[in-house]
Amino acid sequence: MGKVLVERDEKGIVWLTINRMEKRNAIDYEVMDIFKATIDEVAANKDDKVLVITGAGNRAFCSGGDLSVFHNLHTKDEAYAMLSKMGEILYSLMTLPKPTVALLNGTAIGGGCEVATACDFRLANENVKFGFVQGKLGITTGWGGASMLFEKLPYDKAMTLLMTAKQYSAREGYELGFIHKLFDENEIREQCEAYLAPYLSQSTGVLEAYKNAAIRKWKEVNLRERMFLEIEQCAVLWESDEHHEAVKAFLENK
Ligand SMILES: CC[C@@H](C(=O)O)C(=O)SCCNC(=O)CCNC(=O)[C@H](O)C(C)(C)COP(=O)(O)OP(=O)(O)OC[C@H]1O[C@@H](n2cnc3c(N)ncnc32)[C@H](O)[C@@H]1OP(=O)(O)O
Repeated sequence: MGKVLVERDEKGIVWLTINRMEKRNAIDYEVMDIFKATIDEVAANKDDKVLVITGAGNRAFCSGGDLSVFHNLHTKDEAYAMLSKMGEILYSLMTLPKPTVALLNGTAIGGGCEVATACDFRLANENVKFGFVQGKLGITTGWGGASMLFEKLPYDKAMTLLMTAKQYSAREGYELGFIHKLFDENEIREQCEAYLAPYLSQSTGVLEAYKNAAIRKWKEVNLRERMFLEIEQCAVLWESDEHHEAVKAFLENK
């Protein structure tokens, strides 16, 4: 089995499942490459109507960047190369002209929350937690997540999620407007399909036209440029001792 599973169903849903349960579905370079290829395919394929991103198992949606790989990146420039690679992919995900869903089967942490933010809808198992915990690692959102979040949530709510670096319950996420629907933990894939049924009843042309209306606004407010400035700031913090010591502590505590 690969690190990412991509399946298409007859209704037009493309399911992208990060399949690295042993690392809580962390994202490494290979996962990034499959994200990119899948987003490009969904954009081009007329039969694909909705992209759903989820994680294997029920422990984690995605634990962010693979710290066991990325702790080898020391300098600002080394960090920027990795961060901007995923930033470009998340910009393509945010501006994919079709509806996108983050199906939070389990915990979403760090970059996992940035992936979720890039999607149009965040649907969650009611028992999961999520958190933009980057501050606890001495860094900020390194994949452009804050700039995307400011487009999706009111300013004060986005600031709370980012600046507290805390983990929140799915219910709190629902009340903040980050999560759009809570599912009971059994058969969340089926519950997701039922949620998507009214969207899938529309033609691809209609879905694309509405999404393009949102994309035009994001281009107008220079979302891409803002994401890359944010990524540069994270790369500066990445170089700090605070960040390297926090990652070392996480990896050694295991
Ligand atoms: C790099 C980009 C940056 C960004 O732009 O945002 C980031 O994403 S920084 C990364 C932020 N992520 C984290 O800090 C997550 C760290 N992980 C956790 O806090 C927890 O693992 C969890 C996600 C809350 C799950 O907890 P739990 O279910 O109790 O599992 P364990 O902690 O025991 O982990 C099991 C296993 O998985 C490994 N693991 C978990 N997360 C990562 C990760 N992000 N990268 C690499 N490996 C990860 C963990 O080390 C354990 O391994 P073993 O000890 O070998 O079993």
